[in-house]
Amino acid sequence: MVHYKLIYFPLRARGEIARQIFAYAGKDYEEKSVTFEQWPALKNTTPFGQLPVLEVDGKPLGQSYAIARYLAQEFGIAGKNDIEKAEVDAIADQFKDYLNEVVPYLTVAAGFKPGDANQLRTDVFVPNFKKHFAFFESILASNPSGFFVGNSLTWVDLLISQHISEVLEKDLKVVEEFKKIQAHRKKIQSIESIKNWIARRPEYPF
Ligand SMILES: N[C@@H](CCC(=O)N[C@@H](CS)C(=O)NCC(=O)O)C(=O)O
Repeated sequence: MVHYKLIYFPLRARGEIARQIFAYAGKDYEEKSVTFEQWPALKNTTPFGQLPVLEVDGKPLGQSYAIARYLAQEFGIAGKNDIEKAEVDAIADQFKDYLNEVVPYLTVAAGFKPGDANQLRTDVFVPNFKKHFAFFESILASNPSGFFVGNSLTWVDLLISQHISEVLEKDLKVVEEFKKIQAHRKKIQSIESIKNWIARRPEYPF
């Protein structure tokens, strides 16, 4: 049996997608939590000087989306054929573009950098959220299954529903107009394995 070790900080953030894929697939893995104090000594031992890293039988893989795509492929939630896989990747890439645009707000809002979170919310977060989630809303509107791609769950359903639940905790209003996005979050996070994971996962700040 393959041994998976997920190495990350005591955060959900970029580690959570791999954890939810394991939870959905019902697969065991080892979690190695690295504290911020331990991190400097480990940084140069990782493939790209960052976490998360997934070790697969001891072989390290960096980049959270590469990890997610690999695990999704292994566990059958990457898309059912090549075009579905490409659609899943396109949504993931679009989501990454969105995150890159809102990261100045997210880092200040999380207290990692000084700045005016309210101003950044107005200038950066809200316009970018609305721009990108309008795309995601219309993708959901065009798929009667309620999933982003095809007629069953893929890893981008986990990725985006988790992000929406993070946003909802702090910023109900921005999600209000996106009814399909809200229904999608509910649908995905009501799946038994995901619901159970959310109930039992460690309490992390974000
Ligand atoms: N594109 C990378 C970004 C990884 C990343 O930014 N990791 C952060 C934590 S979320 C990190 O390792 N920070 C510590 C550092 O850069 O020294 C991914 O998605 O895995």
